[in-house]
Amino acid sequence: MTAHETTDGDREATAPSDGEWRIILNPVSGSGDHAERVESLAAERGYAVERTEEPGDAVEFAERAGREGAERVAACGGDGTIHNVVEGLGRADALDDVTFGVVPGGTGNDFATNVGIRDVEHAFELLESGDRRRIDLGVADGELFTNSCIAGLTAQTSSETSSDMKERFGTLAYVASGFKTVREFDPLHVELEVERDVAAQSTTWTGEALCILVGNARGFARGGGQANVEDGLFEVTIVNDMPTSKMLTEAAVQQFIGSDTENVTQLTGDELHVTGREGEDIEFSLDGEIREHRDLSMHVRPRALSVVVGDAYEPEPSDA
Ligand SMILES: Nc1ncnc2c1ncn2[C@@H]1O[C@H](COP(=O)(O)OP(=O)(O)OP(=O)(O)O)[C@@H](O)[C@H]1O
Repeated sequence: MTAHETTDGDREATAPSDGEWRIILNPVSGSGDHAERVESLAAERGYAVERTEEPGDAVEFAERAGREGAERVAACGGDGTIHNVVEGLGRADALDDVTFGVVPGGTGNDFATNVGIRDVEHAFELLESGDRRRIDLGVADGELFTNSCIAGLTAQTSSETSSDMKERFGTLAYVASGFKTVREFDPLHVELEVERDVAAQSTTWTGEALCILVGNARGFARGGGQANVEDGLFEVTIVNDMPTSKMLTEAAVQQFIGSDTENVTQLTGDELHVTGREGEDIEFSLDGEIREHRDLSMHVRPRALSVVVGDAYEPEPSDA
């Protein structure tokens, strides 16, 4: 545990005393114009920067940093870069020993926003003196994720989502862009079991879904935004398959995801199994990285990673 970190929910203001930061930098994420600024801010502070050169580098660099015993590792890029760095730290079995920082350099920067980090300069301030919180991580078929795991419509189209759409609609961008192509979309035929260990409850949902949205740091209900990422639970939103006429506009998307309707099922749980019913692979988006699985099991790793957060981060976001 770092000098800064708390487990009882309180924030502490003392400066971290562990080693210097190692920043794993994706120079091509977002608009690709952040790399030099980040390198110069890092140089002023004596931080090390490793630039990725190709997909896969961020996982490799983070795994190496973990194995070398680095105590402070930051990811600079978008959600995919954060995903890859956390995955690499996990592979090195270093999650318990590292403080993780985020320098936003992506398009949507959902995770950075969810932990209260506004921009590059803000991120550097926080690396020095920001609060640390232990947050939950998700695990999907052995792969770690920070923000969300999405199956269905949104996963299928997220790689096609334009930057403009992401900037305008934020967390709803995936869904909004998906709805544009909905006529060609084949609904998911799935069985989904959500378990909630605390109350020994298990709910099984079977049917045709337009998409299944599993949020760790990111919520999908009530218009999206930061979820409770310290409660050991996923927020699960299932959007039923429904006639296209019902979901043509962006306003409709907001309405469907933003409130409980007959077309939306909201559940919470710490374990979840998605099974395709037609023997076909289902596409999943893990923090924006696309994967295919026939069946997928997910579970929460509670309070698995110490993360630098900004003041806007809420340990217990209100449900309002
Ligand atoms: N140097 C590189 N060249 C090409 N691809 C890279 C490089 N470094 C990382 N990647 C790939 O970039 C992807 C991550 O992009 P990331 O999600 O961080 O940015 P983004 O899509 O612009 O932002 P956001 O997810 O916030 O919208 C990963 O799939 C990763 O493998």
